[in-house]
This record gives sequence, structure tokens and C-alpha cells, in this order.
Amino acid sequence: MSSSDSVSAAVSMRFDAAPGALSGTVEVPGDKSISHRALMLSALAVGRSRVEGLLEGEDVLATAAAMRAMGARIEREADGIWHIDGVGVGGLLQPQTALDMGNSGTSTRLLMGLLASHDLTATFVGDASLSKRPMGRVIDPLSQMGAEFTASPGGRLPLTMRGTVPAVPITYRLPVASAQVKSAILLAGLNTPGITRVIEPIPTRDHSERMLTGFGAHINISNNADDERVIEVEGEVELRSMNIKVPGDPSSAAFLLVAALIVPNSIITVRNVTMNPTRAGLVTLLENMGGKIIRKNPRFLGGESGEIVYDLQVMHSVLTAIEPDPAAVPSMVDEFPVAFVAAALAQGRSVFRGLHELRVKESDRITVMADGLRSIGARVEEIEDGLVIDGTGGEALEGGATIATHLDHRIAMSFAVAGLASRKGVTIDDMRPVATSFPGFVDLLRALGAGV
Ligand SMILES: O=C(O)C1=C[C@@H](OP(=O)(O)O)[C@@H](O)[C@H](O)C1
Ligand SMILES: C=C(OP(=O)(O)O)C(=O)O
Repeated sequence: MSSSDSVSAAVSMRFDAAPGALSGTVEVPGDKSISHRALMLSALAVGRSRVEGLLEGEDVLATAAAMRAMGARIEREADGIWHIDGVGVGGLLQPQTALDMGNSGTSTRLLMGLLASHDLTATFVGDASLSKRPMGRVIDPLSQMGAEFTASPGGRLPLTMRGTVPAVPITYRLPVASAQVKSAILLAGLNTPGITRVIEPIPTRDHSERMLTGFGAHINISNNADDERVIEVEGEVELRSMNIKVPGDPSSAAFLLVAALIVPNSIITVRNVTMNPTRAGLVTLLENMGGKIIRKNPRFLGGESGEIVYDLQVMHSVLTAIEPDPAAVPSMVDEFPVAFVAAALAQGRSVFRGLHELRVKESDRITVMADGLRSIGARVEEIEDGLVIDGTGGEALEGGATIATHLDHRIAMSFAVAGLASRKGVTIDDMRPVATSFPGFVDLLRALGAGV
């Protein structure tokens, strides 16, 4: 075997129809969005913060490395608890080398915001996938605040930014429903004199707002006359350190939920998943498709700025087709790839629209899912802003193909799940991207009884 053969053997993996049902009780790793924000805000606070349940995926570790490179002390104890000694608002230091953001859009865009109101210059680099993603959406508002950018063609990475002090507070109405853009502006506002304001026509995940409240930021949230959300942050206010418990990630739980719904006779429980309403779209969608999901033991993790968590019990179900409301897209934006798999096994025609944003994630998730699903026997039509899927009515998909993941963890995991409900199994060409958001995914599937 040549060395390139051994590399591909190590990264490709086949997922076969589960020999029996899936069963058991599991937990998924900590929420990725909350983990990024926990590290960034702790690094800006005065004093020592403690974070329990941090996602130790590559994306979050890229954020940790960047915060360290700018002066925060970040340590992981043997018991898995993370301690962060912050530098105070405005206290980040000039990084000595380029900040390597790996595959992570969230790290890149939120850190661009954080640094825009610091007196430093930073260069951002990333992998081949991240280097194709649009950064103009944060360059525009942050330029209005006074930061300067030299980006690669099309407003892409590698890019260098020069932050500014004092930055100029802005009022910015989001032209695209993006929590990353919202958060970048709010983070820039922390070290900007006066009030920085973001107007959100369609609500997106609100973890930044919740966590800023917990850290003692002066933040005000209201609705304007057009019923748009208005978020205001007052700058130059110190943050106080915090103890944070990170709940399980609904975007990771999504793969296990769909797997249990489509593999006959399955019944599993995924414990400790946040069902923050801005993130619970997939569970609602699956319930509307006839999925039997019981939300158990609601409780709050983390007090005032906390998140509501549930244990989700889910069992195999006859699913029916769905036409989700485009207004619900932000509440499940990362879950569409696996929702397409559910639709491919459902009864009838599902129509997914309003999904333009999926084209600028780690891969073009509309085209990549359409091609992959077709190659394993699903009936799929690609439209400009989504997919039309004629489901099998519960019959297993043909399978037998190898799926190219294009450095996209959600593509890899979605087709792994599809493999569990296929006759010939599905091979994933490269499982390495899964480590960005869901370390332990394959072991968890095996523990539930999947054929891997
Ligand atoms: O703010 C965040 O943590 C995220 C927001 C979403 O991106 P957009 O805001 O670009 O839609 C999502 O896709 C990403 O995985 C995480
Ligand atoms: C889009 C995603 O993440 P990011 O934008 O942080 O790369 C994702 O996790 O699906």
C-alpha cells in the first residue's frame, strides 16, 4: 500500500444498515456556538472564568489558540474543566503570527469583530474550505466602525485587518440573517465608546446576547415598530468573569435523532441538549413530519443568561413530507443536510426553500447534498434556493456509493446516517472533518448499535 493509500484508508469509512435497532442513552459534546463565545468573552473579562463541558472540537480549539496568542491564559485541567484568565475589555495584544482559523467560520467572523476595536493588526488564514467563504458580510460593517482590511479577491481569506481605537459606534441592519455577523458587530461594540446597535429582521441564535448579559455587559434588547429585534450594547464597560456550563449541541444531536427516526425499531435518548428556541428548529420540523420525540426534564443550565436543556427521547417513526417555513431557517441552519436525509426516507414530496445561506457554508450544502443523495438512490431535484425531495416512504435507500465530503463535517455525518438506512451501505471519503464539531461521533454511533 502506498502512503497515499494508507492515508485514504485511515480517513474513509463505511456506514452500513444497522444490524438491529439503535438503542441506548447518550450525551453529545458541548454546543459549538456557546463554546466559542465562552472562550472569547472569558478572555475579555476581568478575573478567572471556569467553563465546564466545553466542546473540544478543532473549531473551538482554533478559537482558544487565537485568544492565547493575544494574551489570554487558557488552561484545561485534567478533569476537563477549562480556566480562562481574561485581559479586560480592549486588552488583547498584537498576535505575533497569523491566526489559523482552520475550518471555522464562527471563529473567523467573531474574532474579526472582537479585534476591529483593538489597536492591533491581525492576519487570518484558514483551510481550503474556509478560504472560499465570504467575509464581506463582516468587512462591511466593521469598516464602517473604522477597521481596515486587505482581503483576498472576493473578500476572502487570507486577509489582514487593522483594528482602530476608538472605533465608531454604528447602527446596522443585517442584510443577511446571520448570528455570526450580528455577533461580530456586538463584540466590536464592547470596546467602542457609546451604543452599537444591530437590527435583526429575522431572529438568529441569541447565545451572544445571553452570554453578554451573564458577563455583565450593558445590553438592551427590544422590538422596533416593524417588529424587528434591536440589540444594543454599550461600549467600554468591564466584563466580570463567569462560571459557564455548556449544554449539549443540538446541531450534533440532530444526527442521532434522525438516525433513530429512520432505523426501524430504534429508541434512543440524547441527554442534556439545549432547546433554546433559536436553535430548536430541527426538532420541531421532525415532530411536524410525524417523528416521535419526547422532550423530557426541562431545566436551565447556567442561571440568568443560561440555556434551557432537555433530554430528548426519540423512536423510529413513519415520517411524512414537509415544506418548512423559510422564516424558520436560522433556527436550524446547520441541520438541513440531515433534514434532507429524513425527507429522503419520508412519505411524499418535501420542498425546502429559502436556503441560499447553505451555499456558503463549509461546502455548497445544496449541491453537495443533492448529488450525494441522488448517488445513493434518492429522488432529488435541486432548485436555486433549496431542494425538492420525493421520499421512499420508509423503504431503505439503495446506497453503494462513495460520498465526497468537501471538508464539510455536516456532509460527512449526514451521509453516515443515510448509510444506516441503506441496502448497500454508504462510504464517506474523508471522516476527518467530523473532528471540527463532533469528536467521538463514530464511537457514539457504534455504542448505539450502528454498523460502522
Ligand atoms: O453564530 C454562530 O455560532 C453560528 C451561526 C451560523 O452561521 P451564520 O450566522 O453565518 O448563519 C451557523 O451556521 C454556525 O455554525 C454557527
Ligand atoms: C457552518 C458551520 O460552522 P462555521 O460557520 O463556524 O464554520 C457549521 O458548523 O455547520
